[in-house]
Amino acid sequence: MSKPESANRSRHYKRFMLLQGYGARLMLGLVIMLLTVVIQLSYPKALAYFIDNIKLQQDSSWYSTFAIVMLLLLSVQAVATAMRYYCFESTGYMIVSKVRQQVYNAMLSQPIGFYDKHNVGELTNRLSADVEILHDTLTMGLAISLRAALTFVGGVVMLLLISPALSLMLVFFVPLSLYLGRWVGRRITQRANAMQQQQALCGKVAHEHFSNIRLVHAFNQQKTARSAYASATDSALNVSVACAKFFAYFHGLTSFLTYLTLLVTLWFGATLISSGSLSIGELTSFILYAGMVTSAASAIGDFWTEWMRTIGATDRVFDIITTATPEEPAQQTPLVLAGNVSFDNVSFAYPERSTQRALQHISFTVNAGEKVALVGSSGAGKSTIANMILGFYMPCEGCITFDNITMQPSNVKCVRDNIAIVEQEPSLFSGSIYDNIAFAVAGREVSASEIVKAAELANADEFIQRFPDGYHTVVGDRGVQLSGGQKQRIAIARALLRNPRILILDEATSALDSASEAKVQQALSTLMTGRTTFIIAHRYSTIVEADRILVLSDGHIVQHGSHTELMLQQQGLYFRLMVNQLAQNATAGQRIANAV
Ligand SMILES: Nc1ncnc2c1ncn2[C@@H]1O[C@H](COP(=O)(O)OP(=O)(O)OP(=O)(O)O)[C@@H](O)[C@H]1O
Repeated sequence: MSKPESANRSRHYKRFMLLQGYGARLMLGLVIMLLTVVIQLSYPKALAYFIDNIKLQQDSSWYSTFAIVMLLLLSVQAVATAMRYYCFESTGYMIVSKVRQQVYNAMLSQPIGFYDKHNVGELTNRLSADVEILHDTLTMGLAISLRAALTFVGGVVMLLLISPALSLMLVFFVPLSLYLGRWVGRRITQRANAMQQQQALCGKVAHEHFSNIRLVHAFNQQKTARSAYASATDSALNVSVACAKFFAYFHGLTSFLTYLTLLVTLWFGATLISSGSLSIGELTSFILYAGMVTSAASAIGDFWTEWMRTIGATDRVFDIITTATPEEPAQQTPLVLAGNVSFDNVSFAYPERSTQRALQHISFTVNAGEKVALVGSSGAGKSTIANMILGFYMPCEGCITFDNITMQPSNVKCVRDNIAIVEQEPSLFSGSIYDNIAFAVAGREVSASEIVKAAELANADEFIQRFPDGYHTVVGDRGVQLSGGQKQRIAIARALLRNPRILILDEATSALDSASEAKVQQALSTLMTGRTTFIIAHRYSTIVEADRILVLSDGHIVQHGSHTELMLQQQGLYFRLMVNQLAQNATAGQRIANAV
């Protein structure tokens, strides 16, 4: 078997494997389906029998008996159809739900680098639209085509029994329909792929604008947003219309073939009736069976095209599932760290910019409980060091150790259990304040008193209590209903509840009013007490209070020491940065004084 052929087989196989675990339901559906096919196949035969006996039967009660038997059959078929539909349709929904969970879990377990590469809007689109398509084909589509296959086989047998000569007529048309279905199916896969890609692009554009909606309004960029989305939807439309055109030709051709088959059958059947080798009832039933067989053949063809469309559309979904690299093995023993952190000759380049190193030969050791400020100009590598401590990325060279334990993909989760982060722009979920604080310890039961205590220590309790709904106040999308200072104090409360050994603070650059800033600073001091703290520091006051300062430039540590030590090195970067900052502060102070 050639490589592409075996890869193709595995693509089919992977989709079929999704049916695993639903055997009983599907079996029941199949048995019921068999019953409906048998009933369906019996109609034309019964009709032929009825037509050919109309004149022979003088007793009118025979007609009534016939009608009652047919009515019974119809009722059984109706019930069986409903049951069959339920079995397959509900299984389809179950599979979609299972796959959605698998994809979601796979996305969650992807390394952070995955999100540098993929847009969130595109990913959520995959999660909804791409997965949904499985529902249409994997169960219902499969069931319909199985039914079609059974009807096809049963119909052909009946045709041969009625008239082998007339059946020969069909031999030419049916394989043609089947071949056509397969031929189109192959071509449709590529078009379906392109269609899904364009749709994902629309999701990406919409997500980007909605997640930055304030910026869009503030810069009056609604028109730009509208035209970006219109251009994305137009491209998607063009691809979809091209695909629809292809489908249209295909459907037109198959419909022509179906009616041509019936026409030829009718013509040849009439000649057989004239020669006395076929009855009118038999020709009627033959035409009905021929109709069944040809529409079953085209249903199989339809399914094949749909199936290929599904394969194309779900390739990316399966890529995500199969490329998910679990960050940790199933069994993990908790790691209780003292808080010593050491970088040993660490070099790192982001996967998306592999030729440019963001960190180069970084070495330092921080003892448990030490407070270290990371200082440097923009792009120097401060956040990258924080990312590495959190294990978002692994070093390209060198190693990072925690209490002499080297961080590896296998223990990264255990290490993280000892770390908390307070971001520059704290990330909050749209739920309540309570839920946002409790998020820190989502794996364990947390009491209300623990939440309140954390909020009190973070200077957040007093403003939370003033809200009508207190701790159950909903904060809005990403905390939009809170002020910057309030968001920060909630983030601090969250970190306090986690009670980490190692703390990463990305100091807010936006100026809070002095009352808020004092409260946030007080909360931060409480949080830092006794913990190893890395501060991506921007404020002079924070920097001077650090036990140690690491000065970064262009991915290197160019200086390190206490504030006093570094200020003595007047040729150094630190001195220049401090002088600049103090000069800025003085200018700002002067402006305020002048204004007063
Ligand atoms: N996800 C990423 N993918 C590729 N390159 C990145 C990524 N994040 C940061 N970089 C690059 O890595 C370098 C260091 O960035 P980093 O964010 O660590 O700087 P920083 O010192 O924290 O800057 P700032 O003070 O402006 O936040 C920069 O050149 C930046 O462009």
